Amino acid sequence: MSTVPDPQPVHTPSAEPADGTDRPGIEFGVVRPPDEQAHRQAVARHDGLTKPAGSLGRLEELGVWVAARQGTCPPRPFDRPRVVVFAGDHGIATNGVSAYPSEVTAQMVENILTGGAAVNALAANAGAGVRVVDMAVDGETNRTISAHKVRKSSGSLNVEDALTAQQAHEAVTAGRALADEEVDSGADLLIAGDMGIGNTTPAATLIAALTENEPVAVVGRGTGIDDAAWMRKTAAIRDALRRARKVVDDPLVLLRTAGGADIAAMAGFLAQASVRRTPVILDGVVVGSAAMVAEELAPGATQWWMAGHRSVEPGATLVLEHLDLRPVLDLDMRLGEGSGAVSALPVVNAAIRVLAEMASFAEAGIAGPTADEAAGVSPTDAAD
Ligand SMILES: Cc1cc2ncn([C@H]3O[C@H](COP(=O)(O)O)[C@@H](O)[C@H]3O)c2cc1C
Ligand SMILES: O=C(O)c1cccnc1
Repeated sequence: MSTVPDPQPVHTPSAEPADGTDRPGIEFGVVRPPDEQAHRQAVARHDGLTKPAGSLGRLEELGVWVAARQGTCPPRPFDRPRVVVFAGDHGIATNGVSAYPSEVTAQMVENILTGGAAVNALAANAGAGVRVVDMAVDGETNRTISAHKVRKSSGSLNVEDALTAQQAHEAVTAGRALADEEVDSGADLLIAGDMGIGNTTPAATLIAALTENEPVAVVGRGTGIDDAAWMRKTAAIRDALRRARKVVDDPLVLLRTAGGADIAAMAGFLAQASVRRTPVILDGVVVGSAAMVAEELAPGATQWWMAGHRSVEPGATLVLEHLDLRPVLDLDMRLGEGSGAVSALPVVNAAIRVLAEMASFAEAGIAGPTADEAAGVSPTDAAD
């Protein structure tokens, strides 16, 4: 799938920059739909396998979903699934909206690099590789992960824009380049993860803006904040939302106003994965907020995404409804890092194996459904 040439870019969300500069908008290629023929073949193949029709429930749907995205039936096991964790600090964290201090971001980046984070354990379980990129960590990080760094900490979005226009452009472009790099290196499944103290506040603001909800409908407990922090967080979302609502029609300006370099890069990454016809498993509320903006940047991008899980964050459910996605898992998780998405990967792998490895009724010499069943006649109808 990585060899398919990209079509010419046609979508220009910010043809007229709202900041009065002559900076160009960001252009993404056309998102083409998954393969209809592979989809039909996978549905038909399921019907011939040695099980009552439909008896593997959503596992059947997941196998069909993969076949249509790979453009082949039966689907292949993923060769190189990759998690890219986008790290960045947020100025709003100094307003007491998180249960943890900003220093934890850089410390957790180090933990991911040395393999000690939840995402490392879960990715190892799923056979996925993990990469972390520093988009806006408040401090210095290893040069190998800071090549795309846009700034140290994004602005405090309750009182100022999270990014300048130039930085928003750079961050989205970096995310797009990272998706290209991964796909060109053979990645056949992509997962975005987040690491950044305070990042559930911009995520909630973006979701409220794009779903036209009030702060109380999107605010969550994040890392586990108490009631006083919840009130500060809700007020911060309210203040940021006043400005965000005015720019909701321009995804790039929205990211600059109320996102951050990490979330902007994730949006570019998710949009480009779809342009490159590479399936994605979405994570929780932070990745979900970026996904909503990515759908605005590259309309139709959602066709290439499945929802790995339902995060307990209220905003995550609003994202699922808005994008019309049904999560694979519902495990009361609320971590981020891509943890919910990569937890779903073994289930998706199981769905691939079912469709690829099960015998058909003919191969196993097992009697298929009765003629009435095969014709779709229910037992009640048949008795009449
Ligand atoms: C040790 C630790 C590991 C994490 N891994 C992901 N997050 C997650 O929690 C943070 C967002 O929640 P809030 O908006 O309340 O700060 C982000 O760092 C996110 O990646 C973590 C948070 C902590 C403390
Ligand atoms: O759902 C998420 O992505 C999430 C939830 C809590 C903290 N950080 C991320």
